[in-house]
Amino acid sequence: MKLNVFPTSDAAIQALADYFVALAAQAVAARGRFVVALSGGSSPKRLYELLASPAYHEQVSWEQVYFFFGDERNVPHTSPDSNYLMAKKALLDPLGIRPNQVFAVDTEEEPAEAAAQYGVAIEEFFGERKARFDLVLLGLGDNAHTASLFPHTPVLHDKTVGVKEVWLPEQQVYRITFTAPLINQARAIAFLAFGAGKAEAVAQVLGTEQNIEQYPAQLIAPTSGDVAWYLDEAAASELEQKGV
Ligand SMILES: O=C1O[C@H](COP(=O)(O)O)[C@@H](O)[C@H](O)[C@H]1O
Repeated sequence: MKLNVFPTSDAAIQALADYFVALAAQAVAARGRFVVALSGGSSPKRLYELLASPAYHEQVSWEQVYFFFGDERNVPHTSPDSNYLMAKKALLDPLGIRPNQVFAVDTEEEPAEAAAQYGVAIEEFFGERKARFDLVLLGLGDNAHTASLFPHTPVLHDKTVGVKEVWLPEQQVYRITFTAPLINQARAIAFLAFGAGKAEAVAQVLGTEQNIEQYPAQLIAPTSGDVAWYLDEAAASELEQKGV
């Protein structure tokens, strides 16, 4: 695990954008494409806007990048809560990414069916090859969830490499999420979290004994890939007292 702490959120985002560029170049050189799973939530929008800015236009072979979503809200693609809509506006449309490079969850379906279909779409995309994303981007909720692996939900114990629906009783909503085994097959996984509001969750995930029921982000431990955290000082501020 590589822990990267930056003085500001801008610096953390910039470093993660540069990591994206480096991984994309390696993947395209090795396999002719770069397959990434995007995250939703409050953190990634600024990363996507930066990647879509002119400074990055020439740095990535965008026509060789394929986009999936590590999790999705069970809402229409037109909803302000949709991870797809956020990525479309901040990243995909500004870069002119073609529709055949983007794999969105079909939220018109019932959640279980949407999850099953998305799992099949991933299997079909990788074909004979193992479903190994070149990069899975992740955020961290202040309750230590990541993707839509929420505390005390059955999906935390799901050993299948796939996609599942998750019922969140407190919010009375469904979400769709990659399972932890699918995330952990990735070649690289990067967490992005910034702001003091994330400090406690970061310290719980990285600095306390394993308790995946309470801190689901602790499930993220790639089998043979790399995991890197991109934090600002505020998000990292409680790590020292945990001895990290
Ligand atoms: O990985 C992810 O993390 C976030 C945490 O979101 P935040 O809004 O609390 O920063 C999660 O909800 C999101 O959907 C996911 O992709």
